[in-house]
Amino acid sequence: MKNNHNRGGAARNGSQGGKRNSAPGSAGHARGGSGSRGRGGSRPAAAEITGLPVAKNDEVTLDIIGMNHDGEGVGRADGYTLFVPGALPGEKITAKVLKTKKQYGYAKMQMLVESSPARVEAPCEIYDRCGGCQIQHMDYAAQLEWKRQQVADSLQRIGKLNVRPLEGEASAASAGTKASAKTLEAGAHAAGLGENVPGRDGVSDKYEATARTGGTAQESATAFGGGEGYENSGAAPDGETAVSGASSTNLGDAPFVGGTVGAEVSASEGILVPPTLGMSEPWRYRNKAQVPMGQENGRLIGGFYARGSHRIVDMETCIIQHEANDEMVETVKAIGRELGISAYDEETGRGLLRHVVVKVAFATGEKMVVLVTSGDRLPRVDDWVEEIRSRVPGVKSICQNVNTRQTNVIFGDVTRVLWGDEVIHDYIGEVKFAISARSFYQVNPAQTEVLYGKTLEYAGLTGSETVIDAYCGIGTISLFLAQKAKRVYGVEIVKEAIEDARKNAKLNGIENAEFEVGASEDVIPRWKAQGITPDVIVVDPPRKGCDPRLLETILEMKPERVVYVSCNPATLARDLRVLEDGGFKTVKVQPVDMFPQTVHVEAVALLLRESFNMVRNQKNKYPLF
Ligand SMILES: C[S@@+](CC[C@H](N)C(=O)[O-])C[C@H]1O[C@@H](n2cnc3c(N)ncnc32)[C@H](O)[C@@H]1O
Repeated sequence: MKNNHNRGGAARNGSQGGKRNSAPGSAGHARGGSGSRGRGGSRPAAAEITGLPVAKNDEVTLDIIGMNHDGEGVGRADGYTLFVPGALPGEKITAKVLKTKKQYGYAKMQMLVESSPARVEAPCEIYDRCGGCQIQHMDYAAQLEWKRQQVADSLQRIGKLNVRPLEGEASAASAGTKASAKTLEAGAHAAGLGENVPGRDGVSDKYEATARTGGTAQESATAFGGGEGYENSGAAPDGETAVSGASSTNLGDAPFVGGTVGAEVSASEGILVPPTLGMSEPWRYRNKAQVPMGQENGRLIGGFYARGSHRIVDMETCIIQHEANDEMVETVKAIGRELGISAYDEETGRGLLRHVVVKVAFATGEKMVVLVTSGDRLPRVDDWVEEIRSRVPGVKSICQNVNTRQTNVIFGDVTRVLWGDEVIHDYIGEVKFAISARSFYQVNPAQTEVLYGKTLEYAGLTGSETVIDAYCGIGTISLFLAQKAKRVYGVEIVKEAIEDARKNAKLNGIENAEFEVGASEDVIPRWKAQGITPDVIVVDPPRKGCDPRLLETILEMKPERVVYVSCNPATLARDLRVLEDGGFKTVKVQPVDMFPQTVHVEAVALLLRESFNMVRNQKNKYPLF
């Protein structure tokens, strides 16, 4: 899945064999100007056969002209694209070629010759080894700009859509990353669109529910940080208050938070892609940690998988996690040592404690500890409960999940409550959610509110609308929208998610939302046949985007609006093209930063049906086109 080259290593801080802000021309052993190859290396025959301008072990000097969606710098050596982890756009570096493919290769940064103003020292001590974050070495403002550019570039390059430049921007394609769309197209790096690109296969890697086996950025992310999704579902769901629940029924007045352009949108001038909505404090934002346990010299440890291996490295803190999660993990590890629990060894299949999963509800402060064990019996269970209760203030739920399978998947099928409640409660906006050990819940609650606020705003609800929420997960968006709609229909493929959605609707006394299990592309055509006519369709698909049958059904159903929430700009652009060809106009695409310090890009798009808007335009009510 994820690209093993996506590892900045020390080079991400520009410290690998080099120094920050080295004077231009101080490039040690690298020779030549931009993109030139060092003469020292003897060239393997393979390179000569394929006629590549560089070969493995060559040393090159590169101007970094962009950053790909794995966060790797993009350089050109005699027209050949090299991806360099840790290098930032605008930098000049020397690098050693590690691997060559027909259209592109990978190189390791040797020395930073000219540094980008966006370069910062990554604050995390284990950033080089962990890989859960990929762009900590980039200033946050630059991260946000880069994410916006990813969206704008995809819309233009893949969707062949016209993006209007922001004020002061020559053209959307030339801003931000500096690399032209053409450059970023090099190699197979058109994300998620059928090309076999490492880590970008169109499947929701962000939402995988596996413990992974170590060695990639995503693996570490799933160990301590990631793993969002319906645990073990396979088809797992995904997962500042600039706008919160703002609803605009008149798009002419729609607020554009942080945007530099006026409120009126003209499709003829292109799609508006406002600046990414980021966090004022882009750290400590995660509400869930899933930590693999191991043993080092007989001592219980827990942290992340070392790069390229299954070896667990002990970790005390993860600075994108809420402090409470760090504390809970440390406490549970200490208790485990005191009580003499053994860590599960995935090679031998021996040992008991596999993972410690902790969750904290930001709005209520409620906490949950889940001990994932390889066997049913937890020795000294009463001591476990007593110690956790006395040492984790605010703990509401202590659970054991039993996973007897030799698998990378974190959770097994059996979960039992050892003490307290089965769930903890949290709020997104006004909506209350019950979160169980295995249920999916968005991991960045502050930004979830921003994302859903935009979704609600774009849905433009007045209270009389029928809404379909496709790919609804546990119904978070559905319940958010139900507050302002006449009726909401949610559909989701994971059965447990729909059970949670129904429970959460009850919990909030929401009676105008109903949910069905199944594939959106199967269920929604059925709803159409039953006579359900939505005014608004919201889709929030996994990375691979919407099924073509669903897009076809949307075109046939002719809703006034489509709101498309996307975690993959490439598939978003592809699907918007289909909807545009079928009579919708994309008005705005708002990037929202759900995962600061990582390369994940989330965006929400508003599309309006052309004929609908022409009518409104005649009445001069909605000055959109
Ligand atoms: C990006 S998540 C969105 C979840 C939800 N909207 C939220 O914000 O929490 C995508 C969801 O689509 C579900 N899914 C995947 N394929 C599906 C399909 N063909 N039909 C319906 N749901 C699907 C996944 O299980 C997952 O819950």
